[in-house]
Amino acid sequence: MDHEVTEFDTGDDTDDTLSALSQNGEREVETTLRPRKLDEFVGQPRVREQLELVLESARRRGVPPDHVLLSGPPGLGKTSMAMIVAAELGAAIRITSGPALERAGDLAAMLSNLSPGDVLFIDEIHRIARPAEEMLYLAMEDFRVDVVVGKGPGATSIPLEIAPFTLVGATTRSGSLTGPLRDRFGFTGQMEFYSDAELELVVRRAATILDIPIDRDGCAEIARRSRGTPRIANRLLRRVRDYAEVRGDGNVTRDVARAALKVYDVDELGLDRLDRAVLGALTRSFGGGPVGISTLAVAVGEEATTVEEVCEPYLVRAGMLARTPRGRVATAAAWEHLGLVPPPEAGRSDQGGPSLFDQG
Ligand SMILES: Nc1ncnc2c1ncn2[C@@H]1O[C@H](COP(=O)(O)OP(=O)(O)OP(=O)(O)O)[C@@H](O)[C@H]1O
Ligand SMILES: [Mg+2]
Repeated sequence: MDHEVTEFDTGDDTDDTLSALSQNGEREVETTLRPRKLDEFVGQPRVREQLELVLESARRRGVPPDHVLLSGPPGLGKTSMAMIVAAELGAAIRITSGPALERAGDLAAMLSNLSPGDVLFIDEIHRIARPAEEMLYLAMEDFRVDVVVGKGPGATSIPLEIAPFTLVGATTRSGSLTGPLRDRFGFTGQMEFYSDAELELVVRRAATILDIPIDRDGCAEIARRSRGTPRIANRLLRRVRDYAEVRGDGNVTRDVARAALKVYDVDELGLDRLDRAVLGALTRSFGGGPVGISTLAVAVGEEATTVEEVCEPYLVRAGMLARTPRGRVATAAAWEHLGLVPPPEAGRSDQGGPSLFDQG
């Protein structure tokens, strides 16, 4: 961990992030599997090309590039991409997160300690507290912070120059960023779900790094069931490896992958238990919807934000769930996938909502 970061004690989350990386085994594997350079990064051709231009042009002009916002569902490579930005620039990276920046002073300490050209990475930037956010405006625009000295009527604000830096923000909800903050990023990379072919490359790469014998069909089977998400692909690969080692000869084939994923409750389409619980509640308890997100979350015993940020994006992309102004609706594909017969009005958003009150 960087001593500058420790010195100013930027809150527990920074420490959590960094110590979790070194202490927790699974997280450590994740670090091992992180692509380090832009050309090692599989997929996201659009973001990669755009970012390449932003970085190369800044490099040629000898200035730090514009601030970069990376947005998209969990596990698509935002953190990896942030590290790559720093690596490509040959810059040091300071890591913190929105929730860790509760007091503006935490941020001021971090900012005033940056060296020219550093990359400051703020994960979950949509969760930054208001005073810190306002401090960030000035820092991003003018490389300046106003430090308030003293309290009450005698308090004075001293402007402090900070080193020119590049802010990289990551968020799973770009929609909940305030306008002023969003406007101060010169480039926004919208990370998309990966194709099956791209995920095959992700699995192949991870299998090589982790030394897991796997054939083409095994790769394809894992890729197909990874919900378009590299983190899930890597995780499923490790679980299939466990199964292959304990119940088989260690080799991962299509049949081994299928049998293993059955044990781990990952279905044909890659939906996991929570995804199916959401679809199950939506269809069985709420007649297909529309139903509000918080009601749906209570029905499956999860936080609304988890359902919204982790489950929904993929269910929407898979064409099983639709977001309507009146709430979430199960599509015909959802009923079919669960082996249920959709009522004639399934998927219609003009349906009445008495089922909203069925659950407490
Ligand atoms: N393009 C990629 N190629 C290969 N592996 C990838 C790629 N993107 C992500 N991964 C793998 O997926 C894991 C998760 O990626 P990362 O932590 O960057 O996602 P994230 O978008 O920051 O997720 P979160 O929103 O949960 O913070 C990485 O450790 C890495 O192993
Ligand atoms: Mg991340």
